[in-house]
Amino acid sequence: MLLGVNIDHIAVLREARKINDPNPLDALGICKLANADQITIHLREDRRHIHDDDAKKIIENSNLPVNLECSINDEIIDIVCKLKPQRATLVPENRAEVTTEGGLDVKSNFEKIKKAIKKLHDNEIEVSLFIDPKKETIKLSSELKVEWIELHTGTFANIYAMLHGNLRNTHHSIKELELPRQDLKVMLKESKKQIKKASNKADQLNLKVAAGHGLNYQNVSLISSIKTISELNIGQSIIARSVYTGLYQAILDMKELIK
Ligand SMILES: CC(=O)[C@@H](O)[C@H](O)COP(=O)(O)O
Ligand SMILES: NCC(=O)COP(=O)(O)O
Repeated sequence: MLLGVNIDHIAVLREARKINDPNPLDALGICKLANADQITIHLREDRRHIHDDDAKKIIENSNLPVNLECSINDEIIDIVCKLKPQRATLVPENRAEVTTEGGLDVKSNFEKIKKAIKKLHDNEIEVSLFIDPKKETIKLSSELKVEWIELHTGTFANIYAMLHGNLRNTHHSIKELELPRQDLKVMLKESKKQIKKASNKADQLNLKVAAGHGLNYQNVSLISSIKTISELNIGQSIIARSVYTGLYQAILDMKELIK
């Protein structure tokens, strides 16, 4: 199983102070030494963490392939075409969200996504679509002739955290998931089943399958055991753990769990 380490969250810490420390660029060598397979970053429209010059320096200096997540906004796609990462992952963006809340609405944005894919392919950038695990969206992704899809695992992760973690006892408890444990157990099983089904469908259609969002040291094995998923992109939990163990060890620990 390949691991893309999302280093945005280092920039989140830097932006909290509006200074130049910690610098996500410093993570590149450590990710490589710890056998990460890819660097993932997300150039958000509001530049709330990674900025354009971070993305430029990371792409210029990374020995590992860079997967640049971005919205389908024309201006952002033009920037990505100039930056030339190995892969661009198209994601939905909503300015008001705390983090990405779901997959791309491929059906409603079909023509706009098609145009973005053409521009990226013309610049020799592989394309991935960050989508919900739904059959119809997988089919549309295949029609768009992208190389990859990345299945959004955020819903699965939220259910897992409400069932097995202490999230419901904190001020970040997810109100709509404040349900009896038995219901959450059923929902978790269903969510994993949906991800597996979507991944198998995509594999049949010759799409390479990645997954990510909210994956952590507790929930990851349920997803990494799905045979047709070949890559996981993980950020928040790895950077959170690195506060205590260091980034090198945090990546090694994750690699060990998903091997
Ligand atoms: C699309 C995605 O899942 C990642 O970009 C992840 O969300 C990064 O965290 P932020 O939502 O804080 O950008
Ligand atoms: N595309 C998912 C990603 O890059 C990492 O998401 P998260 O682990 O930070 O939730």
